[in-house]
Amino acid sequence: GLPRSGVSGRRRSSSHVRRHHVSPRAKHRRGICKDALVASRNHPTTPRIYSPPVLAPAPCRRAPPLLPRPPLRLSDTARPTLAPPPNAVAVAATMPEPDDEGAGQQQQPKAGPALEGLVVGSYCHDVLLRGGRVVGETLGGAAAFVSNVLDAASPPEASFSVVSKVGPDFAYASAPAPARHPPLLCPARPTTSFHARFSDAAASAHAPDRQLRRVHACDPIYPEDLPDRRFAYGLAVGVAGEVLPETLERMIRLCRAVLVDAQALIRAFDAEGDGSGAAVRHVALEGTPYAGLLQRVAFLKASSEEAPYVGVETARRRCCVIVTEGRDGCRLYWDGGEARVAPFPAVQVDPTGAGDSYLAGFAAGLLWGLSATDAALLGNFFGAAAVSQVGVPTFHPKMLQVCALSRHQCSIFLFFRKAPGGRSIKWDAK
Ligand SMILES: Nc1ncnc2c1ncn2[C@@H]1O[C@H](COP(=O)(O)OP(=O)(O)O)[C@@H](O)[C@H]1O
Ligand SMILES: O=P([O-])([O-])O[C@@H]1[C@@H](O)[C@H](O)[C@@H](O)[C@H](O)[C@@H]1O
Repeated sequence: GLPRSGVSGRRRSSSHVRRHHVSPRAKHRRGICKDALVASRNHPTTPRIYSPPVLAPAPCRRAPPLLPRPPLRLSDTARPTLAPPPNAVAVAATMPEPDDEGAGQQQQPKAGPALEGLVVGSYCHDVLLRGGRVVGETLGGAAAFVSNVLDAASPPEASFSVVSKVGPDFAYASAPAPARHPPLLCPARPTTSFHARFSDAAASAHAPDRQLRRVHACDPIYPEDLPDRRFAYGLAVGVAGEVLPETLERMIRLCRAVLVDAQALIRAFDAEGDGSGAAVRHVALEGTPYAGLLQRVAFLKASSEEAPYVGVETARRRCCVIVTEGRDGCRLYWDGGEARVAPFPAVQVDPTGAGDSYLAGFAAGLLWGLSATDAALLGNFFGAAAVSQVGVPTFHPKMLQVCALSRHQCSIFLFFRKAPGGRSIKWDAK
């Protein structure tokens, strides 16, 4: 179970291997930070000044990509290993189960564009309260945060479709994410909405710093709401129980690799009669109908608050589990190993959407061909960006240049983190 370098299913060029070869054992000893620093030292051209401000710069001749493109082939038929070591995991590494609903009898969905993704989860209205007072009203829902990051950070050829539901009261139809990825309208239901109550006490890295209540719930997303074509990857990012077990199963059938946010699976809602909505609590994943689908999922992400309900030790035998740890970064657990990925420093003004943005950053990293641990670093980067702003964050162009560079030098992120004086990536923190 030692992490292997690179991306499965694709051979690197010999020059690439020569330049960056580090034995798996040495790599394990040194950890990914040192490893990437070594890689960045091997690139004397590692840029320190980021211009021009574009997301995907033309490939630089002197600094060839550190990592190959992801080997996404929709025509693959081989059955993959279920939980490969994260360093060897690519989006392509996991395939859905063979269709046991009578394969061959049913018409198979058509393939979509090679890198197309499917994001499933509803946009919602978020009301932020502190000390009983409303301090913010924003667009929310994991789909909004996820779309925002994927739009900014995934490779240009990696389009994605969002399946989201809202009611006629939806207030953010012209916000960037819903405008680009319009939701389905449910005429008879309100938009899902949450009240997030924050305490004035400073939260620890792991203690929940908000109490959520679901005030309204739109319709669930049914399997037949999903487009009938194949996707390279899927993100199951429900917030209010809208991703039904049968919908997740349909996603698994349609998508070559599915990444799931545990909050889509383990939330339960206890309605109270006073009209203040339903308190959000968690149930053990093992007792839900989703548990049986886990071994057909590529990555399951949970916050440290959710992790005990996921049962990391059981889940890691079925898929790669990512536990996000707030300002402490994240950990990846797979069958036979684990890795910690350090955070980026941030001035937290609103924790909402950190986990969602993390997951999208992670997915974007995989799409660029990064190893899972490097993709996790990109996840940390977007998680940190999310907490630095209220609501769905706007990315400063300078920040996106850093993302762009990851295409060629994923080590850039570590370079920043380890830079003398604790220099960090700067963006519009308020
Ligand atoms: N205060 C913070 N400083 C830096 N990074 C943070 C901070 N809070 C969250 N993050 C980043 O966002 C990720 C997700 O945050 P977390 O709070 O664990 O998830 P959730 O929003 O689901 O509770 C973390 O793994 C980390 O990378
Ligand atoms: O903060 P986070 O855990 O990543 O995700 C959040 C959800 O937990 C919450 O239900 C929703 O209202 C927010 O808009 C956001 O999607």
